[in-house]
Amino acid sequence: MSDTAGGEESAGARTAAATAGSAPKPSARRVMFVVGCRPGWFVLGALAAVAATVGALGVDPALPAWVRYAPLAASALVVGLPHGAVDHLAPARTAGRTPTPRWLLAVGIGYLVLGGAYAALWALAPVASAALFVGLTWLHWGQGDLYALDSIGSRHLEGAGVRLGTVLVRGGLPMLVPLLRFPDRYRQVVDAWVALFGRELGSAWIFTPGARGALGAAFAVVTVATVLAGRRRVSAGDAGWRRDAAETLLLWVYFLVVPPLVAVGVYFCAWHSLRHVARLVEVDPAARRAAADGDELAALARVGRDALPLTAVSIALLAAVALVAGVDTAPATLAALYLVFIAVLTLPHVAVVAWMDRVQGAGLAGPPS
Ligand SMILES: CC1=C(/C=C/C(C)=C/C=C/C(C)=C/C=C/C=C(C)/C=C/C=C(C)/C=C/C2=C(C)CCCC2(C)C)C(C)(C)CCC1
Ligand SMILES: [Fe+2]
Repeated sequence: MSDTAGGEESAGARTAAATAGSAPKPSARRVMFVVGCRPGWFVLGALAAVAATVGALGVDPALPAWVRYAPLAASALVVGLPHGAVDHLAPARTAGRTPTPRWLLAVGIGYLVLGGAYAALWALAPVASAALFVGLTWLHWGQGDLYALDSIGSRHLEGAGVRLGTVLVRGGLPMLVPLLRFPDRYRQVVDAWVALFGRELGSAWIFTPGARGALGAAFAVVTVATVLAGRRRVSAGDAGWRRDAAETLLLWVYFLVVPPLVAVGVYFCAWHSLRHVARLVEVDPAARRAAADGDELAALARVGRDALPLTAVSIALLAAVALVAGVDTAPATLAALYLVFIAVLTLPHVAVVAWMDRVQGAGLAGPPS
């Protein structure tokens, strides 16, 4: 069988579409808007508005546990876990190839080696592994947003400095801002990860008011500097820059007002994962054609079909780990186990996405000329 998918464009053609300097194809832009961005703006915007109103009224609703854990639980089935479950097909497609058994084996070995090494690190050094998880997520979610901004045609992100700043800011919003406002809840979540391995976080300096104040001030400065650096590269009123600035403001407010478990769980599904799904549509010829014909639902169904087998395998793996480890069934423990499991998948997932960036000349791998 030929290694090249019929009717596919060259990887180079998509490379051009993926970078900020060149105009992305209208269909790619539309998919990123319709599938990747609009649902996230709506859902996070609505949640932020509700949480801000409740806060302004001086009410502090004690959310029942099932509400707090619901978004995270839903992410195992809806978009969250599935967004990585196409990793076995995405590299070949990004290179303009049909995923053959050799491609699948290469990805499988990558998952085994990187995931296995990180799982071993969790057992040996859980506190360092937890810090690495937050750091990796910071990078990965930042790169995901940079890709999305590029693919909706932003022109203010040309230049290594503003690109690096964008990755730092967009990744730091979900990883750092919840710590500034909700240190105790942040700490409970991370504590639960390391408790799975019989360890404690101890008196981590990062949760002290002084450290949070300094980190918050530094992050606010980086945010403003990055937004202004982008502004200098385009004319006044540039739509792409205004959208970026508005998203940044929305995310700052969202992570300051919505309690962290709900905020991160909803963001994971409705923001990061949907943006990656839009990217997956673009690299799959059949899904791309459906989307170009205006049938986004068919395109999504195709990605869903591709994601189904390995989502099921991953859930079965997670259930097996829970049974073998004999963890208790308290929601906090189950959530911790799920997040540590995701952490182990995150390292190879980040490697796959970094590889896609390299092939497409996107992300930090290739500032547009
Ligand atoms: C391909 C393949 C597969 C599959 C895969 C998958 C399925 C993947 C996925 C992936 C994924 C799915 C990824 C994800 C990611 C995620 C993340 C990265 C997250 C993070 C998060 C965090 C980090 C958070 C945290 C927190 C909270 C939650 C609250 C509080 C605050 C804080 C911030 C702490 C398997 C293995 C079967 C086989 C081989 C091949
Ligand atoms: Fe991802």
